[in-house]
Amino acid sequence: MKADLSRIRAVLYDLDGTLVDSAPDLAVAVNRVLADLGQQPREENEIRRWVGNGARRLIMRALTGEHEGDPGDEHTDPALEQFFEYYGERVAERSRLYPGVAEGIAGVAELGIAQAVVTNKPRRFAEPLLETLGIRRYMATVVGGECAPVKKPDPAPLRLALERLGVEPAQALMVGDSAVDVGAARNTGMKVICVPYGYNAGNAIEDAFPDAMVKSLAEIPAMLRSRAA
Ligand SMILES: O=C(O)COP(=O)(O)O
Ligand SMILES: [Mg+2]
Repeated sequence: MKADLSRIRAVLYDLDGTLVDSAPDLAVAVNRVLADLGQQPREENEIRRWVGNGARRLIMRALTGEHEGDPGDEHTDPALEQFFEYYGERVAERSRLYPGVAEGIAGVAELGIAQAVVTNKPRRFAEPLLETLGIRRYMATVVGGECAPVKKPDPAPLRLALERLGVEPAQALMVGDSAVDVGAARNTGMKVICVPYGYNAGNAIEDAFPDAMVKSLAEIPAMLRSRAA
């Protein structure tokens, strides 16, 4: 699939499911919360489908077993606090960069194109995760789920990142794994490329109609390089 990337000056990346397979550490923390509450653990693959709308939604889904479930604030609030504590203890123990990520990001940096992360994950977890996995230094800024008034798919977090980079939406590319990222990019007026291996609630990402798909981020530098051609 082709996309016109002729004017790209900045690339914004989603984190969970795009740069990092973070589900193993998320699953450990979620299951510790459930164990404290006397609930059965959830399969890692089930938890994987619940990631992408921020930590609060993840916990609401884990407590109810339903994607749109809401156990009520009186149950969600304390469970979320406990989740933050557990996840903060082991944010990068089992989480790994997906194949091609390190190569792709280094290649984009070589082209002199600005890079940033825009995630619905709280920034205090995103920062050490990126640092431990060795890619924080490539990112001009990291926008977390609480850094803008509203999370993706709202355009606010993407706009905040672009403001910090001094780049217009028409000159920026979003790279993500989910319909949330495609929606956020569309709402901001940005092009969006997706990877097929991420979390997207268990759905095929093609159904969200990104401008292009890549098997891995290693393909991106060549796509941007040909932009001048
Ligand atoms: O839901 C999360 O906490 C992380 O989501 P992300 O895919 O925006 O990084
Ligand atoms: Mg994601």
